[in-house]
Amino acid sequence: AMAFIIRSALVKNRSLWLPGLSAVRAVSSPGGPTPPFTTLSVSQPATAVTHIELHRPEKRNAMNKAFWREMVECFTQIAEDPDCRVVVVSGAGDVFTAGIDLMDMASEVLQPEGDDMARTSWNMRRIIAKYQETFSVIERCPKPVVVAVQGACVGGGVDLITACDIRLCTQDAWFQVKEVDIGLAADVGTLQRLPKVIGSRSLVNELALTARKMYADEAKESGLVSRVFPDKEAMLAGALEMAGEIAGRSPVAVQGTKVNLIYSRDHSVAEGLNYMATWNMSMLQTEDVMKSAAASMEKKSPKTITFSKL
Ligand SMILES: CC/C=C\C=C\CC(=O)SCCNC(=O)CCNC(=O)[C@H](O)C(C)(C)COP(=O)(O)OP(=O)(O)OC[C@H]1O[C@@H](n2cnc3c(N)ncnc32)[C@H](O)[C@@H]1OP(=O)(O)O
Repeated sequence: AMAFIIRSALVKNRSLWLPGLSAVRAVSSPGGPTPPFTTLSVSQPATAVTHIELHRPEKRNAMNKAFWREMVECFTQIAEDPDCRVVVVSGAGDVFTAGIDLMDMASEVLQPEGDDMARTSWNMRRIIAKYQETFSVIERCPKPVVVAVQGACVGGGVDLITACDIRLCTQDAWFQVKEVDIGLAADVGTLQRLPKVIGSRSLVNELALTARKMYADEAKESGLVSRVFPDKEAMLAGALEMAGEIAGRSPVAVQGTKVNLIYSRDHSVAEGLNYMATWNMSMLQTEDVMKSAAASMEKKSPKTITFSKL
């Protein structure tokens, strides 16, 4: 069904999927990952919308070494791609992700190299920082990222989704901060970001300390996700519709909103206001304000406006 939705959108936007310059603008290969990626299928299902699908369904989209590297490469390209204004992330198959690839993990994470403890620790620190970067690039990307979760979202999956801007899930979704079960404290974002996503500190602590599963209804009630869909097909349609709403608006306004929301999350109100004033002293001079205001006066949707690329 997803392939059908994407194919229909591509037919409508034929000019967008003619061979592009970068991998992120390539059409999703129906059979699997989009070269040069080996774990991600990347496509442009609608104007200015990039869809990234975690694509190792036979291994439940477990995050192997290539994945940790490819996400950074992919988001680095997307951040600079003026033809992308919003990103949808989803997982191929019935499961969003099984988290870190436990078979792949042993070689790097559990056996850092070094001649003595200091050097081994220093190398370990670099490895952890590299893994953290895989999800920090999502947060740093100025384009909003909508993530759509079906089935299991385990361990590294929670790290990933908490770095995204909007979280959607299916009724069969479940979330698990699994790390304590495999003997480690979650170290690539969950412990830092989940408390800022979910209001209840007690719930965060409970989830992280017990590794219990949280199902869709509780995820909605707690604020981890904003919408729950009956199934994956409905969720992906909803994610693409939402992405279309975002992509149709001024990229100056949208990207400024994402950047300032994240800045404000991590700073005092006074600091956030100061940052905002500095941001908008230049960004308010955009032609997008006049165009959008005029459309609003004429009771037209901002989606009827053609905004310059950013
Ligand atoms: C620096 C550190 C950075 C990050 C750290 C992150 C920590 C974590 O992510 S902790 C979480 C680790 N993940 C797990 O413990 C989950 C393990 N998997 C499962 O519980 C289940 O697979 C499932 C996700 C609930 C899905 O169940 P099901 O649909 O029944 O599939 P399976 O038959 O179990 O698996 C199918 C196939 O996938 C392989 N696989 C599944 N998970 C992983 C994994 N995490 N790593 C590697 N491979 C995985 C499984 O072995 C099967 O492979 P076959 O070849 O078909 O046997």
